[in-house]
Amino acid sequence: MAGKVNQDLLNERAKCNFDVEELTNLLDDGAEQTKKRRTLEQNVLSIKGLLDDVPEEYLSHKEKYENGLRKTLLFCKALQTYDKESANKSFQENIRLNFRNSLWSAVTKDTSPLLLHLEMFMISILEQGTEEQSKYWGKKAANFEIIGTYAQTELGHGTFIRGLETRATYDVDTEEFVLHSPTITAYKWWPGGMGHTANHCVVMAQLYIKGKNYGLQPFMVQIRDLETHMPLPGVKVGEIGPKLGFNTVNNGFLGFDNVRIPREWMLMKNAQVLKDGTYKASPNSKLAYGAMVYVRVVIINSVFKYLSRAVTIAVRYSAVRRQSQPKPNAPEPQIMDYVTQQHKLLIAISTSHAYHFTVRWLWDLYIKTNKELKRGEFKNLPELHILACSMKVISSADCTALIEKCRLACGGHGYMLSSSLPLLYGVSTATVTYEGENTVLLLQVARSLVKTWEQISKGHITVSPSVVYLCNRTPVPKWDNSLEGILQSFKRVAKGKVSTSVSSLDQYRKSGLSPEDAWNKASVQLIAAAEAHARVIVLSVYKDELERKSSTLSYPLGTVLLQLLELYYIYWTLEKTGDLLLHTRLSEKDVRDLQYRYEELLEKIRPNAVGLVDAFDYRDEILSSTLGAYDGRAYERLMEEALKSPLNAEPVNESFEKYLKPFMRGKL
Ligand SMILES: CCC/C=C/C(=O)SCCNC(=O)CCNC(=O)[C@H](O)C(C)(C)COP(=O)([O-])OP(=O)([O-])OC[C@H]1O[C@@H](n2cnc3c(N)ncnc32)[C@H](O)[C@@H]1OP(=O)([O-])[O-]
Ligand SMILES: Cc1cc2nc3c(=O)[nH]c(=O)nc-3n(C[C@H](O)[C@H](O)[C@H](O)COP(=O)(O)OP(=O)(O)OC[C@H]3O[C@@H](n4cnc5c(N)ncnc54)[C@H](O)[C@@H]3O)c2cc1C
Repeated sequence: MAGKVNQDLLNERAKCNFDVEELTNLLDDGAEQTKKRRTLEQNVLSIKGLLDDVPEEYLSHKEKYENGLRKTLLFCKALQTYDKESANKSFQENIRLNFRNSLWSAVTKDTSPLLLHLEMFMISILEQGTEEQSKYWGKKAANFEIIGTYAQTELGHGTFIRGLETRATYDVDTEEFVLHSPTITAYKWWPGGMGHTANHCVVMAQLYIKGKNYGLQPFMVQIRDLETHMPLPGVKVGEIGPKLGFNTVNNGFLGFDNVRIPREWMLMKNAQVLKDGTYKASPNSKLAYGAMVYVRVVIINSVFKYLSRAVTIAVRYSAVRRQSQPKPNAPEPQIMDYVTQQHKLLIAISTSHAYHFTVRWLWDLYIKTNKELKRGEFKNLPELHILACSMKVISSADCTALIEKCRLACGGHGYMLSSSLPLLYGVSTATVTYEGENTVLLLQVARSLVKTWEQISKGHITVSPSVVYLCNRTPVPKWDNSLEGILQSFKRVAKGKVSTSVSSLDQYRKSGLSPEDAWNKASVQLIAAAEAHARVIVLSVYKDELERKSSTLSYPLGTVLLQLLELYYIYWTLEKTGDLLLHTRLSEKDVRDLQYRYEELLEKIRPNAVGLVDAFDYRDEILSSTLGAYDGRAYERLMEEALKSPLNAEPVNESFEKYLKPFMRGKL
């Protein structure tokens, strides 16, 4: 839709006082990467048939899947042609070259049926298979000779994975495993692409040898014939039906009736079963959970990108939208000029930046720890697990809440599917649940914090770097409004919450409750302590990483990025005033000063709002939004999309003669 750019947006862009391209380059990890990304986007998006003519929303459930798969495959082919560099790199190297991440959204707006093949199936083969298995299956999967998924969750259990029921029983005589689902609750439920796409999957099942259970292990299982795609004998497979989002992902169910696989199909990098049925334990039982740790890190990367798309849409729309007349005879202001609107949206920009820096930091730690694991060193695995859990929780919760805020900030038009905001909410809110439900993961974090606290109380002071602050015994200092002062105060809050939840636990235990009941009773406090710890990590990583980069930035860009950082700090201080009043020496006057400073920051950042979201550099095809396009022609696009409704193809719908007219005449 070529047309003039909206004048308000032109004015906003003229007001911006930093170099948008410089910020884009920073967010892309360098100018060279920006160039490559843009070239790839240009090449891929000009392929015919890749973008929908009829909006996906008007398709039936079945058509959505078929269309999603068709476009996914076209896209995969396009990547093989235009993105050879990333294709040749391992998955682990690709998070920094994550060009494809947002490009996917232009193609399959609501996520792809190959998502699980490309993520968890591949990573399980690479990380859980022996060298030989990784080479053999990895090559087939990378070339799409087989299509896979990751089947862990069952109808009866998602969180409690030790309670999964699918069995893999070793038959010494035939040297095979027998996969079986003993009950309906043992059916696998949820795996992406399982319904009608995958012909293989990595199945997490309870290993039994000679009647003894050896816990969960990963098995490669073929579920469909490679020629006919019919389910293999004993395999019951299908799709689970429509959901809030993910409607093109083809999530499925899977049951086994004594399906046999060769012994070599157990992924045996860690635990092994020898021909005679001897079990060789993994050096660390939690290595089998490796794929989950990987995806928890990857989620942070996806979810902040969803948020940056949502806030791009909402800020551009807020620059274009005019509403009300606070000053008599004056023109209606742009809604972006309302400070309440700035309060809703500017924090979404700084939150995107916070997780941009956090995921890069965590990714480096993931790579480092993985190298150690390969050398047989496990000491940093618990720290990585806890950091991945806490960052997955806080990023998914914050970004999802802010996406909804962005949607609401667009008023009625934000409710339109054509704005893309409901869809972004749908894909984002799923991250709160999958790969470890957030409350459950917070309880994992709390478990670790409580253990650390108990160790510190017993005099052990060598603790992981992220929890060193729990050892601080210095008296609470006077409140300090600097960023460092605020960070130290958040550490006091987290420490205070860990301390009070541990005292409650002790008290409940002393009152006669079992350790489990005491834990359950104190769990609201425990998850609050875990969340406070997670907040400390984000605050400190965002600040450290930005300060580390600041010497390389131009003065105008450095200034606006530091303003966003400060906004983030003060926003959370004001959100958590109650906690800070309890655990630090924050006074009423400090709160008032911070409130003024917050309002001052909103005012300072406001002229750069459009520049800041332009710097995310989303092409219109990726945003796919009537409200957020670069040219700001929101009203024209809303009307054009409305006219695409099949109901508008004829002036009178047949339901008039069939139902409405007889009803009006009392004849229905
Ligand atoms: C695109 C969409 C794709 C979606 C895909 C999916 O959703 S796929 C499906 C995704 N599904 C899910 O994500 C399911 C979510 N559920 C889970 O991950 C687990 O069942 C659990 C972690 C909640 C509990 O597990 P449990 O009952 O076995 O454990 P426990 O509480 O008894 O703790 C025992 C010890 O192990 C430690 N430890 C635990 N995990 C890890 C790890 N990964 N690494 C290292 N360590 C780990 C823990 O800290 C503790 O250490 P401690 O204190 O003894 O030193
Ligand atoms: C869109 C989507 C895609 C998915 N894709 C896959 C996939 O590809 N492969 C796969 O294997 N799985 C997949 N899953 C499944 C997902 O991993 C699980 O849904 C998730 O781990 C949560 O488990 P659950 O559904 O059993 O929830 P439950 O554990 O039943 O949670 C329900 C409630 O109980 C609470 N609860 C549970 N246990 C505890 C506890 N110990 N203490 C306190 N509260 C507790 C939770 O906090 C929550 O409020 C997907 C899920 C979704 C939504």
